[in-house]
Amino acid sequence: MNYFQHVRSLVIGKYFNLKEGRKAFGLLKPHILKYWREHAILFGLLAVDIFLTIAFAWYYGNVTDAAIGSRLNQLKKLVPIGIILILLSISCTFLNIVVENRASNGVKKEMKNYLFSHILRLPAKYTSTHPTGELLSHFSNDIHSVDGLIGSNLINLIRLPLIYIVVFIYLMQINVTLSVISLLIAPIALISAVFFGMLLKKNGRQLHELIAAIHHHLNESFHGISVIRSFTLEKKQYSTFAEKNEELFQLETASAKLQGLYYGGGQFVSAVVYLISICLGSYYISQSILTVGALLTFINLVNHLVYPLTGMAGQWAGFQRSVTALERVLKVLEQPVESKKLPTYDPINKVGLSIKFTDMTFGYDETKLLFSRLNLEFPAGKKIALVGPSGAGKSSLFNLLQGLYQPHSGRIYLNQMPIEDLTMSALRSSIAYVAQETFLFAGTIEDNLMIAKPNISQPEMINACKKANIHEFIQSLSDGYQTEIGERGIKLSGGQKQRLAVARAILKDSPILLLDEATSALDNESEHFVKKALNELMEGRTTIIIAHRLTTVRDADIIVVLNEGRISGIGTHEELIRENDLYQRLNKTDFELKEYVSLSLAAND
Ligand SMILES: Nc1ncnc2c1ncn2[C@@H]1O[C@H](COP(=O)(O)OP(=O)(O)OP(=O)(O)O)[C@@H](O)[C@H]1O
Repeated sequence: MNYFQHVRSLVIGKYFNLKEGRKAFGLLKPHILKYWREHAILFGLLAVDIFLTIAFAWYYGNVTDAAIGSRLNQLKKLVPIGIILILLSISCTFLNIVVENRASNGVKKEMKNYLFSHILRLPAKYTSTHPTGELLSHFSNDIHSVDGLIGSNLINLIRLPLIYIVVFIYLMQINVTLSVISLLIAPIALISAVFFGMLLKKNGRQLHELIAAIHHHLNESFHGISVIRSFTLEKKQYSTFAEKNEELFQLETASAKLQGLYYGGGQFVSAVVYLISICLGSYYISQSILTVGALLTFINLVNHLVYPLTGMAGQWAGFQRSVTALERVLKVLEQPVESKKLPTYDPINKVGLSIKFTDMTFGYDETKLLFSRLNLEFPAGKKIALVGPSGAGKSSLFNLLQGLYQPHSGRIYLNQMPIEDLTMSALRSSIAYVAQETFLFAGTIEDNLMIAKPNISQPEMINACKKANIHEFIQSLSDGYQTEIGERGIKLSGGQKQRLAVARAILKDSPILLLDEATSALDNESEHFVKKALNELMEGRTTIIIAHRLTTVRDADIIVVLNEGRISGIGTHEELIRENDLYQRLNKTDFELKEYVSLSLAAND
């Protein structure tokens, strides 16, 4: 490859990379097709627009020539034509604005729905490693930047070259020399278009990445506002935000300068063509080669030879920006999803109750295994406790059982059925999970209970709350079940939130119950209530509890002692206390901790 070919392949490869454009269009195509009517109307309006461009130029020329030639009759005929042209133009503008908005907002709406549905089905591995702020920025920024590829901008990719060709043919009829001269601007406009596109593409990519980083920073700051306050991090958080914001401002200014330069350049080219046309045209009038009206028509139309070229550059730049934004969305959409359909509550296909792990090997990192050929079996209807030091793999077993992560090898069975053969709906409907930290949605208490499953009746809800020892508290509130609990249930105490979570699990009525024991964070009274609620919940289900304090699970049917992903012992409390060193140590620490807490409390009294 010679030097010229090398440079050409570099420029074409980098800045005319149609593969990226094709990929972006591939993603948008089904959504654009959904709004095909709007795009077809825009396409129809394009023909009217081209007609109006030529008609108005023709009209000005004819009116001028009729006036100069004192042809009153012709002028009288031209007045209604002018009115019709104006009315047509106004109607087109109105229709264009409405249809253009429907087309582009419709495509964006579809894209957002599609992306959200995709994210909801992504594996936990992806969502846990990608900041929420970044995911949010796909909706608030990236999808909003696809304008360059849809609606009028999409139609413009056809409209502008078409206007250019039609106008050029028409001008050739008026004066060949003037038309050929005006053609000379094409290379200048095209070269500047390429450079403009190049610079804006780079700038666009940086802009999208920076906006995502700002969203991430804001999201983290709002979620961690209490930590920020307690560690007096306000100034630090503010400075980081202000720095990023300044960077964004500088990038936007650079982008504005680029656009200013480009459009200024375009205006300069137009002015040159305009001046040449006027000077040469005036000379032709003096030589009786052109009429005044013909020159007016020419000057009116000559601009339509410049703006399609500069406009194409603008379209190209917009196209590039949209492609860079869509590239970011595509990265998410290319991630394989866990299920074809959005999972829903599936009461018919619920399966329980026995659980079996056979030869299961798993690690979050391919190179570092957490479980190696793990074998475990839990009979139906039993209360099983998982104990072990921090990092032993207790929560990871929950993650695997709920299908949030897949084992590298081996299998997990629910009632002899491998969980990979179950739909996500069946699997997740079979398991109720009460986490250590309860997540509640903003809304009323009732809203948060009703999500447990569809069609819950009022008596059913109240009954579950009674069993969860939270009904009396709810009744004591002035709005009862209609009480707004604030974002993440901020207006409720830890114990109240947990009892609501228990009521929600009772309502879900799943055969398997996973409890991440949370009572350690509660005071004695709350703990008593939560425990009573949990005992009610465990009735008739296979329950696995992650026990952070051994005292709470002494009565479990089976206790599994985990250590660094391996089973160190299985048995009842009495058996393990006799035979298992690790369990003895855990029990001792637990006892000492309990002693320490009660001594501290006594000292404080
Ligand atoms: N999402 C994750 N990505 C990568 N590694 C993880 C993830 N979750 C847990 N781990 C790692 O897996 C190991 C087991 O963690 P796991 O949370 O299962 O332990 P645990 O027994 O529940 O601990 P704890 O009692 O402290 O909650 C740890 O080394 C942890 O760092």
